[in-house]
Amino acid sequence: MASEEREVDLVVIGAGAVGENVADRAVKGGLETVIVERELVGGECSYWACMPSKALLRPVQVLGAARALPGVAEAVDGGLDVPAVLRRRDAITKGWSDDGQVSWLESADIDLVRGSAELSGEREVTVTAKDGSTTVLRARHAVALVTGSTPNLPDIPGLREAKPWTSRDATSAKSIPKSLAIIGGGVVAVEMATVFKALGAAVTMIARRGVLDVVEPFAAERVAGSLRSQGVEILTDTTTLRVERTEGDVLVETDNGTVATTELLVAAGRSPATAGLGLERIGLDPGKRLEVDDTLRVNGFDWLYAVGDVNGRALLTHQGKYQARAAGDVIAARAAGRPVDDAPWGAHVATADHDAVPQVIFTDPEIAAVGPTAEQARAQGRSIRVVDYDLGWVAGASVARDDFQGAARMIVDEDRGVMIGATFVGPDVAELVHAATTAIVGEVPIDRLWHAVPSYPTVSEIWLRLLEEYGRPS
Ligand SMILES: Cc1cc2nc3c(=O)[nH]c(=O)nc-3n(C[C@H](O)[C@H](O)[C@H](O)COP(=O)(O)OP(=O)(O)OC[C@H]3O[C@@H](n4cnc5c(N)ncnc54)[C@H](O)[C@@H]3O)c2cc1C
Ligand SMILES: NC(=O)c1ccc[n+]([C@@H]2O[C@H](COP(=O)([O-])OP(=O)(O)OC[C@H]3O[C@@H](n4cnc5c(N)ncnc54)[C@H](O)[C@@H]3O)[C@@H](O)[C@H]2O)c1
Repeated sequence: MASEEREVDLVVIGAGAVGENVADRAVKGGLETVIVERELVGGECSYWACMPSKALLRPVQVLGAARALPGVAEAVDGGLDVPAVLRRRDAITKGWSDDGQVSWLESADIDLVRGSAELSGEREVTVTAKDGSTTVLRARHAVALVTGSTPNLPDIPGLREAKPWTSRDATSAKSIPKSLAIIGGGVVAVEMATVFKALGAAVTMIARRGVLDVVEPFAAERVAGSLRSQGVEILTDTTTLRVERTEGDVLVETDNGTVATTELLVAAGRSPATAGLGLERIGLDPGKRLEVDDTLRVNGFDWLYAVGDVNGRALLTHQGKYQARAAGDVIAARAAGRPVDDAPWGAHVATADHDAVPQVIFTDPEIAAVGPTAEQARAQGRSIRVVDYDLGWVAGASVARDDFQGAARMIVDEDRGVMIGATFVGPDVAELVHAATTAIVGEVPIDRLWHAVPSYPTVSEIWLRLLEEYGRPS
């Protein structure tokens, strides 16, 4: 079988959104870079995660908004056109073709090697292509592991044999099953429950604890309440005991009764994709998350980096791409002997991973949050003040839609006089969170925030109301 050997400055394993950005920044910094991909260039986010899931959710939100507005509601007759919704999702995933991304790699001077990569030694990567041929890549400077994460399959008797859906099957579904049960109460579970209920399936969520346990409870409760009001059955504090696929159905036996369902989606979190990478050859434990410093360099190595989902810091595309910008730049700087700016908030570190990670959960209502929740901030020993306000009382909200239901929370660090966290729940709140992220990262004092005037009548006037509620520091 053919075998090729090459020497380059940097080898990036994994061409998801994060790997692409590591490679791009490194090339711009002057490094000859090869990226290795075994599936589609663009990775999970483009074809099976963020993009298709949001393409499926958007029509649900738009229809909800139209129905909430007199004068428009009358113009909407009938429900969603399911085939049209699925076709638009197919267009957004480019029909699962990565031609466009491959062209972009070419335009960015990033060399692509297709195949499955593993570390075969220090600074050495062996790629095995589908036809069995191999390419050995030797890195003069660094190897970046950007392999993403894989869905967890809990150890439940019969589950594996029942061939459950993972998020990939849900986001790429070609038709809507009669019913869908979901194991999990996290982000994938609530987003997919929203989609499949709206597209016509009977949906049951089976959560071993609560729904969205890691966000502010007031926000999680509104999403759970909305799902219930749309007819989603939610079983909380429920353990799945056994699963069996019969001729017609999948039977899910829980300690709270048995659910018979057409398909079963497992949405029980994800683990870093570190297996099969040859990590044992360099003394690392495959299957564990890769511990990195704030420059994304793996602890104990001067040539190995781990960026994005694989390091487990924040399983979000935008945060992975932020890490990628720091990692690509610092790899290039170290290779060229240029100064490294690794002080907190420096150009070569991902400081925001610790304190300012924004996330939007695209349910109806949406949740948008950044920074710790009140409970998390208290657990960190911070002296905080929590400020709550009803989003529906803001003038812009009453214009946006009738009976606008929403809530906002700002968390202020009383010792430092700055905001450290914010959570919004309501229709279209996604766009509110970046203002909070900016204020947190900028450590803008509360008294200065009083001079940031939101336009009237926008929903952003929530900022004025939160500040009034807090009181003007004198
Ligand atoms: C259903 C769902 C919805 C989501 N929605 C959002 C959202 O709305 N917003 C958001 O910010 N995040 C969202 N996420 C999270 C987001 O998808 C991930 O954080 C993001 O994809 C991580 O990017 P990555 O580049 O680190 O990994 P990936 O996108 O997984 O890319 C890793 C790449 O490495 C390749 N690879 C792995 N091992 C090897 C190997 N040995 N050799 C060669 N190639 C290899 C893989 O084929 C893959 O292409 C969602 C996740 C899911 C599951
Ligand atoms: N809009 C977004 O930003 C978005 C959307 C989807 C996914 N994501 C990302 O993708 C990742 C994966 O999403 P997810 O929903 O799978 O994970 P998650 O961590 O949000 O939720 C996991 C759920 O599975 C449950 N669970 C865990 N182990 C279990 C077990 N053994 N048995 C039964 N239940 C179990 C947990 O209690 C929790 O309810 C998340 O980290 C999230 O950040 C982001």
